[in-house]
Amino acid sequence: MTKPRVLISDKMDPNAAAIFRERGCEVDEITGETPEQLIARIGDYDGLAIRSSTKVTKAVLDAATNLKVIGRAGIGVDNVDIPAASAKGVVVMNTPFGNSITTAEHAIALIFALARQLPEADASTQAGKWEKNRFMGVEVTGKTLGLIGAGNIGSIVASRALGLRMKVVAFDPFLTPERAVEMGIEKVDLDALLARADFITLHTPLTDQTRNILNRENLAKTKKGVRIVNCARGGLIDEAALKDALDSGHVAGAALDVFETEPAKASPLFGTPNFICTPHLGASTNEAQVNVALQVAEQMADYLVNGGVTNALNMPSLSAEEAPKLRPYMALAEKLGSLVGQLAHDNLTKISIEVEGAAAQLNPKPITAAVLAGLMKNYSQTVNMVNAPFLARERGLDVREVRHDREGVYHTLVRVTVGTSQGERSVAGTLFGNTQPRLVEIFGIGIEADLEGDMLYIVNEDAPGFIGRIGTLLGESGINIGTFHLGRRNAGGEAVLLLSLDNPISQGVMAEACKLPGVKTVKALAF
Ligand SMILES: NC(=O)C1=CN([C@@H]2O[C@H](COP(=O)(O)OP(=O)(O)OC[C@H]3O[C@@H](n4cnc5c(N)ncnc54)[C@H](O)[C@@H]3O)[C@@H](O)[C@H]2O)C=CC1
Ligand SMILES: O=C(O)C(=O)COP(=O)(O)O
Repeated sequence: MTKPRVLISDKMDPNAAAIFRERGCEVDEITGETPEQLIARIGDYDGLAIRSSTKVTKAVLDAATNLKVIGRAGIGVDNVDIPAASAKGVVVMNTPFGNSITTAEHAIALIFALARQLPEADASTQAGKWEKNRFMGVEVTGKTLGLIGAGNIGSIVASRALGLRMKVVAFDPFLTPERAVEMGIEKVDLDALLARADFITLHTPLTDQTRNILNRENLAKTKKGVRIVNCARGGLIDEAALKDALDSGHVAGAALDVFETEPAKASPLFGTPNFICTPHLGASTNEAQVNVALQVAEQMADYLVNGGVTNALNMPSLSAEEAPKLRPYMALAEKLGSLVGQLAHDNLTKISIEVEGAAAQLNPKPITAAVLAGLMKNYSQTVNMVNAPFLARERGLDVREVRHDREGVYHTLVRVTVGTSQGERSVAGTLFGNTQPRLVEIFGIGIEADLEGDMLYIVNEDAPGFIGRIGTLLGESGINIGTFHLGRRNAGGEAVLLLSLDNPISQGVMAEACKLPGVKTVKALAF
């Protein structure tokens, strides 16, 4: 088996490359390339490990003919075109906690740097000025810290600020009142935060809702003398409006670790009194970089080598405990999706995935994704579990998941029903011995079969002599039958024949089969 190839395209702790190699991957570390160079190179790789400098655009993804996974050694993935990655079936994963403490500490460091004007006092002193009377600071004790965003990093900042005897108020629409109480902070709306905070620190991702959350209008609502820290993402603050607010003295100080355009080699803010900045250093400590490098390499290698999925942003995660239980179900689900897609392919408008018995105890998302991947393999050669839900949505397919806790005839059952122009069509399967996928029903007719390799599906009128005739036809055509499965709605009614074949069936033999008396449908299937 050829080894998966991984490109590390941003500066990363050496532990990452070591782990990749240990886990059986080949690694190249090539940083600082232009987008064109990356586009020219990316086709050679199965995995791409990045931080914030590499921009994984649609153009990069279009050229990434072998790429299976992008791993972000860090948190923010706004430098990755996730919809384009999903459409291509590329898993995008990050390391959501490895650098949170470090980034929170940077925010606290910047709060102190602002409170005591540390950078300016340092520069003045080293210039031999000894300006003891120029640098009058403020205490943070007793002051109100306004958190915009109280997720992982925001809550660590809150805990540190409480330790510094600050009062913490937070604006975060997803923060529950109970969680706020647990954290010892007060949940407020944005206007209240702006009016009350002596220090404001931002800890949200950059989204359409958070872009320019501190715009000119909101900056005007802040308390005079406020100090503002942004260690989250450039674009959360309107930089021109911030410059004006610093110049007017309304904002007493601002510290930015992140900029709208990075690298920020020029900015109207540079040189403004009471303005401090760092070059996106929030995550830059030895500890955090070791954490994220180890984690991203473990996660990516796990996916490339074993198919394990952790911290994926565009695919349901499969934990180490869940994976062994879910894998056989995913195999079953993919086969059922594929079967229903091959048998009922016109005008699919909706699909429902029902799980019953033991299957109902499991995470339904990977099962659904596997059904959709199996279904859509009939339309696309690049579909997989990552892009299948995305492609289904794009096609306007209405997807429903239904869970029945009851146990039926089988201890576990997955049923896939599609809505077509001819009505609903349903297939169902179970696991034998909890591992072996087995079809148990096609369109309301009980039939037991493995779905494997080349198969022939025939619907005919249940009448004596048919089995002999089809056997003769296949035999005379040099096609050996591997397994033979029969089912019927009722005696003399509609019957289903499902055969596994040792070699694919030709169009000519299919046409002959269609001519046999009583035959309604003949389809060649492949799994
Ligand atoms: N400067 C640096 O080097 C680093 C920056 N970061 C950035 O810090 C940010 C926060 O990271 P985490 O705390 O790990 O993320 P998180 O996802 O744990 O927390 C984000 C919080 O923002 C809240 N939020 C979302 N939309 C909001 C809105 N419209 N208004 C108010 N709150 C909103 C969410 O509810 C969530 O609680 C991310 O953008 C990340 O990329 C992270 C690490 C290092
Ligand atoms: O993890 C994040 O979101 C960060 O912003 C850290 O960025 P970096 O890995 O230092 O380029």
